[in-house]
Amino acid sequence: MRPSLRALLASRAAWRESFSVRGRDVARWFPGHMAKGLKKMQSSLKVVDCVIEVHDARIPLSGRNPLFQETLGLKPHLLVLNKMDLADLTEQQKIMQHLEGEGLKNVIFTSCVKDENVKQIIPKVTELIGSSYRYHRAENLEYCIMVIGVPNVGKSSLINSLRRQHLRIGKAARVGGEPGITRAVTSRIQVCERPPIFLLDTPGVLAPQIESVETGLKLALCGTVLDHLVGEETMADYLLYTLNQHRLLGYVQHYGLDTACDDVEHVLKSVAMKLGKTRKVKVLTGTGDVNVTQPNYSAAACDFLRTFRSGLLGPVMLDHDILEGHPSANTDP
Ligand SMILES: Nc1nc2c(ncn2[C@@H]2O[C@H](COP(=O)(O)OP(=O)(O)OP(=O)(O)O)[C@@H](O)[C@H]2O)c(=O)[nH]1
Repeated sequence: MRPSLRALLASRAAWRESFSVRGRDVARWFPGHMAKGLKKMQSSLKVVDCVIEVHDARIPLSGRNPLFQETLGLKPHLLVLNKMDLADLTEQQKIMQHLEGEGLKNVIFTSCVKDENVKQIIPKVTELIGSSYRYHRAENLEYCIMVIGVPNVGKSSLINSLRRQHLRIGKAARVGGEPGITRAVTSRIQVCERPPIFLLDTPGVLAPQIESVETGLKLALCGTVLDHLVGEETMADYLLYTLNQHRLLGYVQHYGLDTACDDVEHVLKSVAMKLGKTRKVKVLTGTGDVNVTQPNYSAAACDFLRTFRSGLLGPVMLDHDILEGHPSANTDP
């Protein structure tokens, strides 16, 4: 019999109040090699009428690259919060108010896998361009839009989705589950005929410095950095902490665990055993070598992350702490 949520909650002693990372070598998680991409984007700006910044809807209030505003900030700007199919948007109104407070008035939530809300983008962009001065480009009836954002948020997917919606044709931009698929600013890709709109896809660019350890972990959970740079087990621990904090206990049923638990070693061990992700190791005892079955923690951590990212553990809002006005105390990177 599956344990009820009430039983799960009652069975818990205490959840962790905060999350700490051993070692904290956050600089290593986010190598500062992305300035070149930003320079290239800047040099293409003169032909650009509007910038669409794509970000992950699970972290609407953190992890955006502040350099975008500094270097590309003069153009009309639309923030597209993508992957809304994976995000808990119960507090969407509060999120919008928060963003408006930061000066971000033009925001659209989308899902490119479901083509949800993508149709709102072209009318919004046309309106923004119409109300701005197109320096040197007043006579040109074609619009050029640059799509920017941190890695793996769905920039290329958005371009493909726009083409499906407006031109009824398929892929033009390469999409992938890992960060760093788009390597350079692409040549113009048409997404609409009336008005003629062309997009420039760009490589994902992370901020050179991450504002806090927790922001780094949120970005990592959303797949914006390669997992091995942060460490799958560290990420699995942060995921477990977050799910428990928000009482998102779907992982217990998904993996058939006895109860919710905040101890990552215990959870990963159970996951590994349930999935048969084990390995045999030789242990030297007084009577000679003995083969012992040990859980493969790393494989279990990878499965936990994959399951979370595919949405099987339910929609999440990783920026709850900011929405509630108490971002993590763990703020020094
Ligand atoms: N669930 C979900 N997945 C999405 C959505 N949009 C994109 N993806 C997935 O996210 C991953 C990254 O998508 P891309 O379009 O390659 O992202 P990108 O921002 O262009 O990535 P870089 O080239 O690394 O900067 C792919 O596995 C996509 O299938 C969405 O709306 N929902």
